Amino acid sequence: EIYTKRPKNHQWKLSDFEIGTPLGRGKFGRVYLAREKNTEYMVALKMMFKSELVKDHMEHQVRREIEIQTHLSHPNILKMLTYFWDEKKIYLILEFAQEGELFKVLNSQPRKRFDEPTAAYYLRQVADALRYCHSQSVIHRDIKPENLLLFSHHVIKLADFGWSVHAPSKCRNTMCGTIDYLPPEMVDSQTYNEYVDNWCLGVLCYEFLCGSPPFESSEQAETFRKIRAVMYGFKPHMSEGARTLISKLLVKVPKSRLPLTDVIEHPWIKTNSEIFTKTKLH
Ligand SMILES: CC(C)NC(=O)[C@H]1CCC[C@H]1Nc1nc(Nc2ccc(C(=O)N(C)C3CCN(C)CC3)cc2)ncc1C(F)(F)F
Repeated sequence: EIYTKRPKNHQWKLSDFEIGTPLGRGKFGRVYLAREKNTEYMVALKMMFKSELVKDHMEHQVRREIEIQTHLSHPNILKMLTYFWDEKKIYLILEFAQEGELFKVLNSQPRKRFDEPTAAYYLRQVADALRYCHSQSVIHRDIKPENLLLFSHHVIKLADFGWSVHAPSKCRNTMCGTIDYLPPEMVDSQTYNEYVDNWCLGVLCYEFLCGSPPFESSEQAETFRKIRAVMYGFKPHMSEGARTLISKLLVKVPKSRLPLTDVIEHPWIKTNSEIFTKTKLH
């Protein structure tokens, strides 16, 4: 999109873009709405201070995020259009998600949760993105509403590959953000494989339907205890289909978790995605 009207080997620079309103702050950078001057294409411009990255030893993570996101191409994965740097900063040009951050959309729902057709329609897209990641030997490792962006026509895209690794991998003891999504094998910091993402999908489905994750507790130690014991309860409003799907993903033995292809084909997903398409996507 932004490459039309530019020579093939065009060296992108900040002055190729008009910078607009701030969209918010990411983990280690500020994000602005921006417009590419020749095509008037709207993009998200993420800028990071090199000094901050070096101070927080994050440069390898940003390098991996760039490496992975420039090589993955899927309708439900946020695209990095280009990147460049100057003496002080690194700039990432990313797709602009018109509807914003999914965790904010979830929180703005009247009952802080999605109905089952919406949850199924969103979950299927995340499962499809993960299936593609795994086919490229990439484990995301950090699936949660904060890392999902909502585009027009209810398109969901997976973002923030700063924590993703190539399968299989040794667990890093540094954790950032919520612990609610950690699978048992990562709580016990054993080696793990791509099945960690299947577990996170179960946690995500639960949070979409209930507004909070299944193992949430006031104490971190209590959360870890519940995760290790796979101890959680369903809420009364959850349908049988939703409960079955979640119970097949929140399984302690990684290889016994429902494969992503079976998630996508699951009756609860198919039925509710179709209801969503018919009722909300006309
Ligand atoms: C996945 C990753 C972990 N998350 C992020 O990077 C975050 C960090 C900051 C923003 C977001 N990054 C992105 N955000 C968008 N779109 C967007 C965001 C926020 C709003 C919004 O609600 N307002 C402007 C509201 C409008 C109403 N006012 C009152 C408050 C701000 C609307 C659209 N597109 C692409 C990106 C990306 F990812 F490419 F950079």
